[in-house]
Amino acid sequence: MTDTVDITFADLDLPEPILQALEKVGYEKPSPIQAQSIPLLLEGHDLLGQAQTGTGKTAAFALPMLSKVDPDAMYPQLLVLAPTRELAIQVAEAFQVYASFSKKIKVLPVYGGQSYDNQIRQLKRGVQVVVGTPGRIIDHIQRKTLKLDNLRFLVLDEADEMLRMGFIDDVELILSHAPEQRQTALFSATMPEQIRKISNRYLNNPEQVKIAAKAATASTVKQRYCQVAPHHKLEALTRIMEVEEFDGMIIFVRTKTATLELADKLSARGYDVEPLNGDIPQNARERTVERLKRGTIDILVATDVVARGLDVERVSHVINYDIPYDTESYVHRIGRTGRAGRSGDAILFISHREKRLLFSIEKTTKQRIEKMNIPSVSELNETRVEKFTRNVLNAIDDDALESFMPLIDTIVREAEAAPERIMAALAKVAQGDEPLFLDESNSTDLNARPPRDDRPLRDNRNSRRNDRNGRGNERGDRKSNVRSRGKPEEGFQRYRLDVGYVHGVKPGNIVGAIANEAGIDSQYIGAIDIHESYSLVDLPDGMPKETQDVLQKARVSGQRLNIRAWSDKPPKRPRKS
Ligand SMILES: Nc1ncnc2c1ncn2[C@@H]1O[C@H](COP(=O)(O)OP(=O)(O)OP(=O)(O)O)[C@@H](O)[C@H]1O
Ligand SMILES: [Mg+2]
Repeated sequence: MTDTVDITFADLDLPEPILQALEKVGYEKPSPIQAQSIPLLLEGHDLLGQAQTGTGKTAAFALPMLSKVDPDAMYPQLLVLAPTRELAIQVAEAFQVYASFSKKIKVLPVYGGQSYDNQIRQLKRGVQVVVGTPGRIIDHIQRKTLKLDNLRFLVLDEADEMLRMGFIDDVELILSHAPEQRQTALFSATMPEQIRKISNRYLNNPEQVKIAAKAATASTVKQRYCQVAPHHKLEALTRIMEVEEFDGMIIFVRTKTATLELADKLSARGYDVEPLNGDIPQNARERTVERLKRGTIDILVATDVVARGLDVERVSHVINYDIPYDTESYVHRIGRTGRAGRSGDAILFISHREKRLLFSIEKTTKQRIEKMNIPSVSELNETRVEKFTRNVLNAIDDDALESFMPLIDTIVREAEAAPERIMAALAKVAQGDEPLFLDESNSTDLNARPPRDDRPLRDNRNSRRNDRNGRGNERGDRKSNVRSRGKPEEGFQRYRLDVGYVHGVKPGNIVGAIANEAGIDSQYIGAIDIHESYSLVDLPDGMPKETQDVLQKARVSGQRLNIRAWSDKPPKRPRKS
């Protein structure tokens, strides 16, 4: 990995079986977050760890905590909470690898969408390490199939996400079942100030390790943006896919429906692609990630369900097809590439009116995002010709050519044409259905100026009032996403909700609360315009029926949504000294 330090894993006092496992996976040196966190965790400190995406945070907590687990005690001693199922699986796998020489240690992933029977059987048989998503962990606690009475270590991976609206209640419930005397560690690449404050409640006199990086995003990721009108996105994407050399690619979109639609369209164009979203059955989700790893598919079209933590080496490109709602999400999404010191590419699609978010991303990540042009048809032609030429030249040394010789003899004999002409004929046949040359005279320049209604909106009244009242907009982007001034964007419907500013609550959390109340992911929420006593919220068409009912009710009856924002009324402090 880049930026490693001058110490070895052996210097870190890790036990022999762990060192053997590291030898086997081939890590040479600890990464900075590992070098600094491992000694502190071994000493028994609580810890708040922050370091860029892809820099080895998993091992930073897994190695020291595994070292301290008692292999002879067959009850859960270490619990790792992760926000998504994919992540729980991946983190559990990492633990299994690091514990592969610690024979008696059993690691169990526990997540929803999987049968209880097997999980219960394994829990009964006895495991020391449990890695899971909060929902399923709570289910097991309530069924009394998981007891945390003897828990000694707790880790929140992606801590900021785990402590955001919706998750916080779950985490607290779990904590209330764990002993006060325990060692707790929180890790993430991002840690908004507000959440850092909350996190202190769960930590006892914590040490902090923050790996100072010049920017929040890895310098090995080349970041570009592309200005595209919404109706040209698909065409822009396929052109980019043609000219960029990529291995694995993750395309992030806003909604579950969009994952299916875009995956279908790409698949119709001959790409090996699968959608991934929270509605897809768990075993299919696992299979899809596995297929991406193995290279059976190259492209994943996903919602933010895989924005965090996912570690797939061959992902060379991340495309933000729909813009993320906040800069944290951007940082995590593009962190799926350029991991462990490798290089990667991130391309962000923005419409004219989304330009403000671009600036705010650049400001927070302290990195410039270069403008890129959508490839023109003549560039596509160039790429095609180049590829074709390369293929032909590569084939010239192929032994298998011999078998074609009789065929060529026949053609030459019968053609009565110059060799060039015969080869041109072969090229034409070889191009098949996909024409080698596209018609350049009749093609759209996707970089053309946008129509008037796609221009950026002027700052609106709300954001000014916002400033005056000192209700700072910490997450900036969400609130300033005031597209709900004009008509809702195509594919969205506008709801008027009887919920406005709540004293002491940041607009970003109101978005979270609305999403929470409606039982939807906050990524569903498009434009939002928050007023003193009401908010206008744009949600995509095709929302599940129940969600529509909830919102319809809110809209019709003016019923007040119950805002359970923690900064308004802090939850009870968990039992902890
Ligand atoms: N010391 C090391 N040397 C080489 N590779 C390492 C080392 N530590 C971890 N890795 C590898 O680096 C990759 C990224 O690690 P990991 O998934 O833990 O990153 P992360 O910091 O948790 O990222 P994210 O913020 O995206 O969750 C993994 O493939 C892991 O195997
Ligand atoms: Mg991670």
